[in-house]
Amino acid sequence: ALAFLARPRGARVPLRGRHVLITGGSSGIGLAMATAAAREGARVSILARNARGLQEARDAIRAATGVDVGVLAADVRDEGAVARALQEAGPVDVLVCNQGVFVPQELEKQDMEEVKWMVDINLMGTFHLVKAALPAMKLRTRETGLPASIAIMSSQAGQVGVYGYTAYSASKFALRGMGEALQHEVIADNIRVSLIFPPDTETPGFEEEHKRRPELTNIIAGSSGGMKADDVAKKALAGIKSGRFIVPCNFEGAMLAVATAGLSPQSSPLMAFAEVIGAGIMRFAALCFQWNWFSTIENYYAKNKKTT
Ligand SMILES: NC(=O)C1=CN([C@@H]2O[C@H](COP(=O)(O)OP(=O)(O)OC[C@H]3O[C@@H](n4cnc5c(N)ncnc54)[C@H](OP(=O)(O)O)[C@@H]3O)[C@@H](O)[C@H]2O)C=CC1
Ligand SMILES: CCCCCCCCCCCCCCCC(=O)[C@@H](N)CO
Repeated sequence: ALAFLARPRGARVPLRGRHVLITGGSSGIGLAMATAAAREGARVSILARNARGLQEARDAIRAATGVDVGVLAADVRDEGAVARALQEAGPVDVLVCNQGVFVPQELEKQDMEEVKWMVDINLMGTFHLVKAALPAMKLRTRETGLPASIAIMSSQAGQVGVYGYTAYSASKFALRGMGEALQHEVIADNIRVSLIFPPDTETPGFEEEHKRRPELTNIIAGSSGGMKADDVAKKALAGIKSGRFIVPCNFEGAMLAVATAGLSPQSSPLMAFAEVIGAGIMRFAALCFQWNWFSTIENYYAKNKKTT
């Protein structure tokens, strides 16, 4: 029955010979994805703000794969700049909206400037990218008859709210709502949406984040095992190629996917089965995790009151 029900129908999104545009492709997860996609024979473009970082990434990808990628310097917050960059890049088959910024801080201590900055880059930037890429993408699926993909980089903090991530989690949860609605709108054009949910990942951005990360954020985020950027990139590309809507990256991510399946699209009958069977038990596991997190927070505040 689930094999009949699972929608949208499964699809293979090939990468070889196709144009893959990756934002935030000059660093971390984006750079790892660009390298892996180039290695698989895709024509790759990377987009970021800093021209120097883009050149360095281009050199690094050439050294690793022998392939030259296209570079596009633009700030995703600037709708016009994004439109011009996509015009210059030409029609895209696989759009990876991976750019993202994260500065963890309790909301009370975080400036609204910083909150807006995260929402503008992580969420509004993705709107600008999708708007700019979609028209040519649709024409292209019609021409080639091959499915295209819009992949959006969320985070496990986009599946569960985490202490210190009020702004970041909001921006990443929002991408899921956007992605669910967008999948309805683009399925008739043979475009698959994929949402990627990595745990803590070793990247330059993560290194930077650590300088300011509250201890409680470290502890709670530590409930999910850390990963290397190359491994996240591998999972992300595999998810994109098989047209999966929800793309978890590690074991805890697979549990989170079942726990938060909600009303998300599901193409895989096997995953649909896991979700139906796992719903109760994963809800129980989720309550155990929350019990643990709230105990940790309670103890942390109790201890800090005593010492101050
Ligand atoms: N690392 C982690 O622990 C996790 C990361 N993620 C998500 O994965 C994505 C990548 O993270 P990570 O690899 O760590 O990030 P990095 O900080 O290492 O790299 C970020 C990339 O995004 C680009 N970028 C930042 N701001 C803009 C902007 N305004 N316009 C265009 N490009 C921009 C940067 O280039 P430049 O500065 O030159 O613009 C850079 O290429 C993010 O969306 C992040 O939220 C999700 C879960 C865990
Ligand atoms: C029911 C089953 C539950 C399974 C375990 C749940 C574990 C949740 C941990 C949340 C981790 C959030 C990491 C965010 C990383 C990130 O995005 C930052 N590094 C910034 O980029």
